[in-house]
Amino acid sequence: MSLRLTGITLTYPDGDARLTALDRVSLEVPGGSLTAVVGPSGSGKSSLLAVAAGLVAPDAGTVTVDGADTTGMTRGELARLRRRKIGIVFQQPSLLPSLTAAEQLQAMAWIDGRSPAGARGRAMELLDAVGLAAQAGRRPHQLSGGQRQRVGLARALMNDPAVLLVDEPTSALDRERGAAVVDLIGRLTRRRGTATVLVTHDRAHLAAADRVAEVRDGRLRLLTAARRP
Ligand SMILES: Nc1ncnc2c1ncn2[C@@H]1O[C@H](COP(=O)(O)OP(=O)(O)OP(=O)(O)O)[C@@H](O)[C@H]1O
Repeated sequence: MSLRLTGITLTYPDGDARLTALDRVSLEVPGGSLTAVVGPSGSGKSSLLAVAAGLVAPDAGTVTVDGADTTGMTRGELARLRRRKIGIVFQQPSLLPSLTAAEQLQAMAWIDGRSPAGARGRAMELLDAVGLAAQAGRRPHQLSGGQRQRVGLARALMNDPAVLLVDEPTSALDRERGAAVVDLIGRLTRRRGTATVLVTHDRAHLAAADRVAEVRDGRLRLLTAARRP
């Protein structure tokens, strides 16, 4: 399990010109490791995650997910790759209001064409892994912000992804809850062997990372490896 970005350049239309959001970015994330990505607002962090997720096609460069080169894949193939191989955690977990925590996870199996009932055991196992076994029957309004974010994390892991992409997961949380979520992402990354990229603005989160990369003006460079907790 790994994620490899090689020579990624991404531009957006900008009037008559093009704005370079990513400039020849290369990054390799081995399975079981967490790379934190930091950088100023507008530097290209979200663009990097969007390219890694196959949501945006780069102008140049290749993305390899779990050994599969995504260049030239059709939209359908990319959608299947995202469902099966990539877990994405957004700033807000956007849970469905009428579903319980367990059902939010089971819905992922249903979207992938599998039986939600058969996925019940796996959903419970993952909720247990994020410390929410006792809350499996609760709906989003009956959960705290940190608990909702942990449901979002468990949901992203439901299809056992090779790659986990996490965008500012703690922006809605206080410091202590935010640190707990990032710490949990680090532990699940190692236990499940996912190649994890975590975009964060909070330097306190870097302690959970194996490596830290900084994006500035679309260029990425690796900073000194952070201390392991
Ligand atoms: N769809 C788009 N069309 C045109 N320009 C865009 C688009 N999306 C992003 N940009 C520009 O690309 C650059 C990189 O944006 P990106 O969202 O990747 O930065 P970021 O580091 O994630 O910022 P933030 O920390 O504020 O979320 C910025 O200059 C932004 O204005």
